[in-house]
Amino acid sequence: MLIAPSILTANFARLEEELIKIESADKIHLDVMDGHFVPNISFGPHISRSISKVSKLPLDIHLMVTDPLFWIDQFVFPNTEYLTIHIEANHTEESIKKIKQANVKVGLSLKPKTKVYDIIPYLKDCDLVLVMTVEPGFGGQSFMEDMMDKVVELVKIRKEKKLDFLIEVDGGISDKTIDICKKSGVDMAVAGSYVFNHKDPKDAINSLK
Ligand SMILES: O=C(CO)[C@@H](O)[C@H](O)COP(=O)(O)O
Ligand SMILES: [Co+2]
Repeated sequence: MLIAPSILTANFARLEEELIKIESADKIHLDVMDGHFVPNISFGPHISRSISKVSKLPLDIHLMVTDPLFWIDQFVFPNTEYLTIHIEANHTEESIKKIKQANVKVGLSLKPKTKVYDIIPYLKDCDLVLVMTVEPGFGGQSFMEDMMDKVVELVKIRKEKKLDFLIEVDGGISDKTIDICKKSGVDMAVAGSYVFNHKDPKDAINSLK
């Protein structure tokens, strides 16, 4: 299981120290919120760029923004691996094109109420599908186990259509919820509060892996 800690629960006044604590992870998950697509504002390109300069890990950037087309270029750093947009946001097709033009891997996310059916036309262009296991907007919420049906469905579609996107889950991931994710076929899990509220974030990452 690949683990991507979300820094949303980190201490932003001591960000570099927090980043050192998660050096053993596979990616860093950056939750970008515009206060419109979700009812919260997190951070934008400036802080993301600073993070990209001090961390050696690849960046998994989750854009919870209404207009990804406007923002995509501003999150292309040398270590941006994935730029994930939401199917519920504007201009999905053009945004996917723009991410590809920037030579970044394409991620597509769906909120809990959105069906896998809605993203099928875009799956051939995806390197990653992010299944939200909480309503996007805040860290520290409870895991929605019924989202595992979507993971199982995606594993089936990926096989049938001979595609190779990764399946990622995000929200409420902990030592209590990681097993069902693995059994359902998840490749990569985002964990925010479980990692940063743990007395030793490195142990938390290890236990998830
Ligand atoms: O995208 C989001 C929330 O919108 C997530 O990445 C959360 O920030 C994960 O936090 P935890 O649920 O693990 O605390
Ligand atoms: Co996220």
